[in-house]
Amino acid sequence: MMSRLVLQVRPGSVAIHRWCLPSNRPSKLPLVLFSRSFSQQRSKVPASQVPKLWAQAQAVCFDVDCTITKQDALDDLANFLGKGQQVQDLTNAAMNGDMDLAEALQKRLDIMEPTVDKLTAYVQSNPAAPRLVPGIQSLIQELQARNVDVFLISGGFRELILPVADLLKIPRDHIYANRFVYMSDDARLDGTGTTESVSQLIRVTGFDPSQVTSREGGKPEAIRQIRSKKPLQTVVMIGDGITDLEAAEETGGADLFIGYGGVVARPRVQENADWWITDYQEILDALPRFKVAMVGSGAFASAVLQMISQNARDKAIFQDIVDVYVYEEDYHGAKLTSAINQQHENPKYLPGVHFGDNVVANPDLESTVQDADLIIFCAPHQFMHSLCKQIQLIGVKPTAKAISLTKGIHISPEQGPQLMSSMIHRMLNIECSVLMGANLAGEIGPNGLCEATIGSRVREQGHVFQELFDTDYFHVSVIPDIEGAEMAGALKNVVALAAGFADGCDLGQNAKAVVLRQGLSEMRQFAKAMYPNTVRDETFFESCGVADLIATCYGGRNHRVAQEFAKQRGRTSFSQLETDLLNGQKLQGVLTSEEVQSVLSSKGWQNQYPLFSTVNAIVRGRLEPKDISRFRELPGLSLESGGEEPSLLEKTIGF
Ligand SMILES: NC(=O)c1ccc[n+]([C@@H]2O[C@H](COP(=O)([O-])OP(=O)(O)OC[C@H]3O[C@@H](n4cnc5c(N)ncnc54)[C@H](O)[C@@H]3O)[C@@H](O)[C@H]2O)c1
Ligand SMILES: O=P(O)(O)OC[C@H](O)CO
Repeated sequence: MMSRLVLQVRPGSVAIHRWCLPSNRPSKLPLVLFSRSFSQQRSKVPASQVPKLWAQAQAVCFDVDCTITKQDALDDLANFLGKGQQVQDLTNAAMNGDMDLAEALQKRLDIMEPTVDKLTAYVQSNPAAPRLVPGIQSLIQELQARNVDVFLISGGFRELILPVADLLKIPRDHIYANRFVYMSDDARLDGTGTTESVSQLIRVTGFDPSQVTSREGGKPEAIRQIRSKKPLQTVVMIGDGITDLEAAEETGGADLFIGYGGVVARPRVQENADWWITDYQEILDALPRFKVAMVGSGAFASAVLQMISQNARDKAIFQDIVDVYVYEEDYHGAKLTSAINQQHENPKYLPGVHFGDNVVANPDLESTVQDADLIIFCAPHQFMHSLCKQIQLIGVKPTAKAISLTKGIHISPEQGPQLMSSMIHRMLNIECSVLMGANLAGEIGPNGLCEATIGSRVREQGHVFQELFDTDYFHVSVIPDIEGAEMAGALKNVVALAAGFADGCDLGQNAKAVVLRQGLSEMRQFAKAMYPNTVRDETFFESCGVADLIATCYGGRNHRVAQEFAKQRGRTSFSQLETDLLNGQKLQGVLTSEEVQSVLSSKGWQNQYPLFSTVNAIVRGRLEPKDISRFRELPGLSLESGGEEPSLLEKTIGF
């Protein structure tokens, strides 16, 4: 039966006037309700702290009516129903704090008593977009881009708010609002022969009193609930009414109240607001803009500057100028930095690929990094330790965030093997994410299709970097498995050497596929052995895993040089080939092979990683490139004796 499906609760209203303290106040109501009076000045946040709190907001809660939308939706609905004036007077009384909220709500519903079909007609004839106040959409987009959580806390009704929330991409579980209570006209529903539709026979009779927003103190209570789900250091409330101001009055409520008077300016709210605005542009302009700096200027660094320079210019979350530390060198009789700044491309490492003129090449590391909020590391991994040491002496902002695009492992006698992200974190004391993926530098650009994976322990940080890199031709996803992503990025360079040996020896596609499959398997095994608690299998199906392996083994420099090495039957050195073939670009795979092997030797794991160990034996000249096809014969292959001397790395690392 229809009447069973609808809630038949009619809430009694608790009539309490906050401003006149009754001597016979009901004991179950919290004392705090009666202990405040906005007739006195509330103790505001000191003016000097206001912009700071706004800049560091982790959550911003908006009232809806007259704050996000131009009208009060209930008033608007009343107009639609032909009962405008009576309802509006009650709304104003409640918003000015002159009437109890629950009482005002019930009285307004009593006047309107809308049926479901009228409600539906109202919502359908009032689309959300024209209802928005100027500037609100940009402000909310900017907050979301900064990973600030946006909530709606409204004394209005959920049914009327949902279209607005959807338009603003505010998740439905971020809405705290009232809910209608409906009642069916049983007599007419049960009768026979009625021509009325069901939606005409169900009407709103009240509101659900269990929603916090239906009662006094509901907005601070909503914020306390938000805080209980996620620790938030700074929460800001924005609104036009007394109930919004109240949200910043109670313990556990908002830390800052911004009064919005763009639609209705209520004197008491204006007087007591920490910050009073009538135009959202004012607080939009006051949002922090991240200063971006990059350390490194090789081929990949130059490729990603295309996306970074575009996003820095287009997105208000970033400052326009991107500073890039360039390891200075002569370029055709001039300085490379000057050439980059004149041509807006790196003519030595990635000629022909333009980035924006908002990129400034700088040979001075100190002035590049010292004021940066976001630091991108993209130097070959052999230089990273020394760069970090220099930056350690300079110092970076304690609030700076880093991301490493460098693929490789650092081995130190004191720390053992370390990923670049942990080295940066340890040396500079800042959180470091990684960006890894199938990203051959020369193919990245507006006409290409490319994906990358950001690994980030801190979700918000990962998303800010996603904003910096993501474009319509470079798709970035964020995962929490930073170690898995970074390990995959470093280790695939070793497998690419194996693939290059196979191709250089014309072993054929089947054999190459064997090498790739075994390589992927050892990559995952090694990553999990090193970081058993964090590395996830699924990471190897991301761009940073199998996709990067394929791209590098078919089109990368490691593959190309290893292929040439094999063609020359190992009668040359990798450093010679690097010089001959790469015009100053640096190989990562050979050194990574040495680094990985030092770990395998120290742990006695060589035989569990037959492909890695065979690659290393070829790199050291103990086996020939064609022996890559015999990796399964390990441990029968003699890897540990004969051939070249142990590497410097092997001699110096005291595992
Ligand atoms: N090139 C690619 O396609 C690609 C793609 C993804 C990731 N990566 C990774 O990005 C990282 C950087 O590679 P890249 O391709 O941008 O560089 P690169 O190999 O093209 O260029 C070498 C860079 O090293 C610099 N350099 C030389 N000597 C130096 C020194 N003593 N100190 C500091 N810097 C010095 C050079 O100025 C140059 O910028 C590597 O870890 C690489 O694996 C590269
Ligand atoms: O050219 P490589 O071999 O250094 O590899 C380039 C990138 O890592 C591919 O994603």
